[in-house]
Amino acid sequence: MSTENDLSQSFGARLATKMREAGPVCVGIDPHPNLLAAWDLPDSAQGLEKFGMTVLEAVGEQAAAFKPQSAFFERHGAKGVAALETILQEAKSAGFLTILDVKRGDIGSTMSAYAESFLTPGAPSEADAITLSPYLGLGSLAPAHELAVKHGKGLFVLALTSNPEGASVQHSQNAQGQAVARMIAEGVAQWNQPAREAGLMGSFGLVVGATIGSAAQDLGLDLGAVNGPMLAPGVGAQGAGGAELSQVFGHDLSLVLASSSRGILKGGPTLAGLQAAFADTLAEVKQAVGC
Ligand SMILES: O=C(O)c1cc(=O)[nH]c(=O)n1[C@@H]1O[C@H](COP(=O)(O)O)[C@@H](O)[C@H]1O
Repeated sequence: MSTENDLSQSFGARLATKMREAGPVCVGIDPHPNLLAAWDLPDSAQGLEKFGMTVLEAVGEQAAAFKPQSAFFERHGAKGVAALETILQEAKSAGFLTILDVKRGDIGSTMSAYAESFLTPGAPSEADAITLSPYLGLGSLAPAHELAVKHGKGLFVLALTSNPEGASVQHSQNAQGQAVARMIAEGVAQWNQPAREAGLMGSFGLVVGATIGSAAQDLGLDLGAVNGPMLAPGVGAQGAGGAELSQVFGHDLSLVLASSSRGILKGGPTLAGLQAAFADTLAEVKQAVGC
């Protein structure tokens, strides 16, 4: 179904509603081999599927979104990808939002095929949104943007990533002194113009790590002007918490979708353990965001 002209049904609007209702926490589904072992699951496609299904069952409606990390499924080839597809389909039928973490980015003609793989309704790996890398030029992502608009899907573009190495590229400046990350933020802000005019949160967000300190302010990024969700990984296992979120996002905390994987997953394998770890993360994030 095309939602091109119905922005109120688009990913951004649906995510904004979930963030208000449930609180702004995204749960990463990252089945690391050591977590599978700790959960007494085999490092196999069946183990991955059980892992993902357990996370969905434990946290369910309480999360704003789930973010499966494709890499851990691709490790197991076609069977691992089939497990990922099962988890995505289960989340969809339960009405949970999914952000598939695939970090794709390629020349336009190829980008179009990647976008179709994940954003076409009915595709085996359909998700509500995907993560994208803009380092072949933000313009190379245009086919994904067009398809996302057509189907009411979302995109999260890497702007200031949580890893320390990201700065060497993302903080680089052009001849006018504008940082790469700032140019990306301004481009994504343009994608959200129709939603801004409609008074809605846009479907096109940035990835801004919760570990980056004052980088967004130092580089002159106007995150509020992007008017899209700010996916903030780095909460939990990478050391960030409420104080770091406040420092990174300042006045723009209302757009933050904090993401934690291992910090929550270490609570498993029991449903109660996962729920307790999720509740701790949610409480800390809510306090920082003030909701
Ligand atoms: O796009 C991402 O989600 C992402 C971007 C980034 O800058 N840093 C980052 O850690 N991530 C992803 O977020 C997840 C973090 O996992 P934990 O460190 O276990 O919470 C991993 O799947 C990463 O690939």
